[in-house]
Amino acid sequence: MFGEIHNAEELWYRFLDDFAEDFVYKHFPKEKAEALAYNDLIVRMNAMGEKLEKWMSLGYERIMPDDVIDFDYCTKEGDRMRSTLVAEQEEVVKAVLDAVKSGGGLIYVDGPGGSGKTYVYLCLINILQGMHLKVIPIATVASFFHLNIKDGCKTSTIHLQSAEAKQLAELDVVFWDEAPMSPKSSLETVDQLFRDVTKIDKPFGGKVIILGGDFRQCLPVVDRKGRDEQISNSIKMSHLWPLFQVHHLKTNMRAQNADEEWKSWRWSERRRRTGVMEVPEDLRCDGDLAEEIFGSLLRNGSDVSEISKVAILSPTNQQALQMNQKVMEMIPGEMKTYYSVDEVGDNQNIHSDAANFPTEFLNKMTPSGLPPHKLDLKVGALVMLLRNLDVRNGLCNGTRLVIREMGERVLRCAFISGPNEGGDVLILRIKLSFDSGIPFVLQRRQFPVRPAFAMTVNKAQGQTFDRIGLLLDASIFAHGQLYVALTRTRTKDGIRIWAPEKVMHNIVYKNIL
Ligand SMILES: Nc1ncnc2c1ncn2[C@@H]1O[C@H](COP(=O)(O)OP(=O)(O)OP(=O)(O)O)[C@@H](O)[C@H]1O
Repeated sequence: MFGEIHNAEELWYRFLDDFAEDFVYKHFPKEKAEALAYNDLIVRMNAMGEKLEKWMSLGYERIMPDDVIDFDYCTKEGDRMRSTLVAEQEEVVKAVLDAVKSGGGLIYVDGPGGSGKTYVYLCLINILQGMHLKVIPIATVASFFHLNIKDGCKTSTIHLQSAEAKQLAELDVVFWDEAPMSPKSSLETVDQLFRDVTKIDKPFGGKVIILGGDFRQCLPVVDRKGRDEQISNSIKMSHLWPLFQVHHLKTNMRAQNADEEWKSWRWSERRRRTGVMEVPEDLRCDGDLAEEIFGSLLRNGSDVSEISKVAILSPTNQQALQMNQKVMEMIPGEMKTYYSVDEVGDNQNIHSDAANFPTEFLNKMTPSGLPPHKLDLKVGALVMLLRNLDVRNGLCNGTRLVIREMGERVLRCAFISGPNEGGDVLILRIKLSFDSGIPFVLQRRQFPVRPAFAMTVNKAQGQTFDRIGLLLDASIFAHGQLYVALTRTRTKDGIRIWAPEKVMHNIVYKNIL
């Protein structure tokens, strides 16, 4: 990745045993292990915006490692979990099993954070896998279905003759969580894709599709677009929406032990209206929010697992960037600065003046989704990945890591949570592109990370923290943001709000709920 390769094939054969080692270790026969390693390399290079075929094209079989499934375990675990479900969760399980029996069905599981959606999916995945069905929980929809982000997810780049198309055709059940955050075009493209790969002209090619999520939370981001565009872009406005059978989970399973007063404050009807409300006195922070949230943790040299349980949230990206810089300066140790190389990308539609934009202008651009030109890092800092680098191995857009070592050309980081917790991973500089709302393509070569002490409310959706600081010096500007922010912790004690006006704005688009 660092420069030109003169003889890729020679390199491949010289290190073939090392490339294939992981797969041999997982008991794949040598020949299969080599094919798997080759395909793995294709996936990794794709994630970094490079094509292996540019350097070599060897005739390996196009296969991916299928996880080995213990069907008996799945059946037992599915039965065990099912016996613990509350009635409304059991309704979902029954509906899905009915859909499987009748050869297809579309189900939407509506539930606020903590209502047990993930628990039901897990129970169902076990039951369905125990029945030898092919089930897939999708982590990132755009990446899984190869949706074209540039055209607003209106097309997929999966070729109908490809191995991916064959895998899709063989699936039985798809779980798609946080669906309200996807634009309706992605739902419609996936519907067409399934019809094409199965050659069955039924919704989603007759698959069982389970969407889940909470329309009280943030909607898909539509750059520089207002309320009407956001609403019309929602999956609820798709022609497919009426085909979904909707199930509601209403019991808050997460806050079982939280104080009743807080539960009712968070979940009350009042929060479902647009308006201004006073920040409760006991939640107010009148001093320095960064100090209050991170001060003692950083000074006491707390473990990264403790630091990762707190965060500062803000409505805008600019505020999050400033707050991150502030917290980074509070960490003891030497700061290292990495500067990106920015240029206007190759694009035939390029605006004629764009090619003349001075580099300093490009360097100053800080769009969300791109790392900054000047990236300040320290050992021990938390960072968030900004691209899907290796989804199978947990390196997804939004994954949080801690910096262990900073080299000139590589960062050694470690996972801070999940199945790979503590495991090392090397992050290289890659070329990232951005062209939304500007008349040219900005190409930035930089490590695809940004500090993760502070993040936008939209980015925090789906995560739970012990403690958050909410920065409200610019008001909330979109549907669901206040709701998402106030539901990231289990208890009221975990929330501090910095709002100079001592009020918070709530925005709710009624026709989405
Ligand atoms: N029937 C159940 N029995 C025991 N524990 C449960 C049950 N349902 C949910 N839980 C627990 O409640 C907590 C919240 O559930 P879960 O994570 O599934 O909610 P969720 O709706 O997916 O939330 P989010 O959208 O915030 O991720 C979890 O700790 C989960 O293990």
